[in-house]
Amino acid sequence: MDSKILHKFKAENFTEKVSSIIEKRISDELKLTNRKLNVALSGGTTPIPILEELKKASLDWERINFFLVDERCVPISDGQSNFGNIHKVFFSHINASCYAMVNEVTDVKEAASQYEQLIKTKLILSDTGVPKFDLILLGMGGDGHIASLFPQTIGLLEDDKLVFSNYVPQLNSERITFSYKLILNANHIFVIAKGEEKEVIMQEVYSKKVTEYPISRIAKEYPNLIWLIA
Ligand SMILES: O=C1O[C@H](COP(=O)(O)O)[C@@H](O)[C@H](O)[C@H]1O
Repeated sequence: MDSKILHKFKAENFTEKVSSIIEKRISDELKLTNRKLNVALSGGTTPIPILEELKKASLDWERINFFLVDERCVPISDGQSNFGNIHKVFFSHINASCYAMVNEVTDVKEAASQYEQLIKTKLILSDTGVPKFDLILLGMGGDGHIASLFPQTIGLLEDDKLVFSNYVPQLNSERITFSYKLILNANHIFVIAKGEEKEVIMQEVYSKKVTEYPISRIAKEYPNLIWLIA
């Protein structure tokens, strides 16, 4: 338990290296099955250049469903929309299926519940009844948050729902997010983090100096979590 696999890169080749690791993983997974793969992406700034690089890969994109692990409650056209930002640099350039968390639905709880239903219809369920993503690419904030599971938010305690709305007082806003239950059931999880501040968080998590970061629970309950850092 609490073991990790660490790939540390120089900042200048982080984008290419991480993109090629993701490409290889997706390519290997596609060879192992005839069904469509289900991949969930984080938002924020870190994945953007990586996805811009990944779009050049010659993968069988038609066999991939892409989901988002979290979303801000704004229209897709808003500069804050995780889906909108990824769509511009990645989804609009490839032939994959991609699913937004927030579209015409304005009720945040309803949008979360519809996304949970969508995931249940698209993914294979484990024996526990929880859908299994083939790959989740997790970002991490400078406060150790993952998806929209922020420190000291009520969502950290959500043990039932798979996708839900989480009020984040420090941002004074509602976010839609995957739960721990859904994230932890994934077949593969990569944490992608750039910057000294995030590397320090990773070290604190594994040295148990600080156990209260939202990422800590993933590190604790997901053995051999793969970290791609610079
Ligand atoms: O708000 C968010 O932040 C985290 C980290 O973003 P980054 O800009 O530091 O890469 C991200 O993983 C999450 O999906 C996003 O909504």
